[in-house]
Amino acid sequence: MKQINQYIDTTFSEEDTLLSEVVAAIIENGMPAISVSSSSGKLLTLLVSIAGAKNVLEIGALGGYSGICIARGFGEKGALTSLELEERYAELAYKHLTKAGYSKQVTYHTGAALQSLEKLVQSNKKFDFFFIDADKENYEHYLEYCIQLAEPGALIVTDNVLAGGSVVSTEVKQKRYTEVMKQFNEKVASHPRLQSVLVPLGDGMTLSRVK
Ligand SMILES: C[S@@+](CC[C@H](N)C(=O)[O-])C[C@H]1O[C@@H](n2cnc3c(N)ncnc32)[C@H](O)[C@@H]1O
Repeated sequence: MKQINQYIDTTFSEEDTLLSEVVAAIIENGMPAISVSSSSGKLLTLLVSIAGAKNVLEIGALGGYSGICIARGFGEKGALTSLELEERYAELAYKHLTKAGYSKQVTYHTGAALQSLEKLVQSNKKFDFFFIDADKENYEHYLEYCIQLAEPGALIVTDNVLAGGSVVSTEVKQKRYTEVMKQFNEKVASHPRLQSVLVPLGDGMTLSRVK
């Protein structure tokens, strides 16, 4: 998996000064280096663009890497709402989205995503694209909220669903969230409101279309 991802990343990713700056700033600020891979970011850009999505909800902003990739997909006519637990992470992400030219198209809600999601439901907000990339233990709840907030035909992309390959084999080092992710994948695969497939790019991304 690692070798294949390295091959894809080096073959298909161009030098990107701004995204490299985001990665460097995350390290400088002592934040975890857990942004999406360059190819996963590129897939996000492509998916938002192909879907023609204009109203995107992201759960887990970190330093704004995936936020920039998403915004590049909708360009000048779109909006990103991003939920992030840590105030200072959201501030750094906003700084980077501003540098990328999207300051007026992005809104951050800080605090626990579950509370922000409940508020979005209460205010009848709807979105046509979702990116779930935060605390794995809450993925099932995030998924149900996203379905409630979805326009018909919306796309939900969920990251880290392979948990470093540990969901596939016990010979791979098990992660804290391996079992959680196995259950999540089974739930997504058989969910009556979703049509889904898992793409083994980066740490694995599930693409789900809301019926
Ligand atoms: C994997 S990182 C997100 C990476 C980002 N999507 C990217 O690729 O650039 C996960 C993020 O989720 C945030 N997070 C963790 N628990 C959360 C929660 N309960 N509510 C909202 N955000 C949370 C973390 O602070 C962290 O910034």
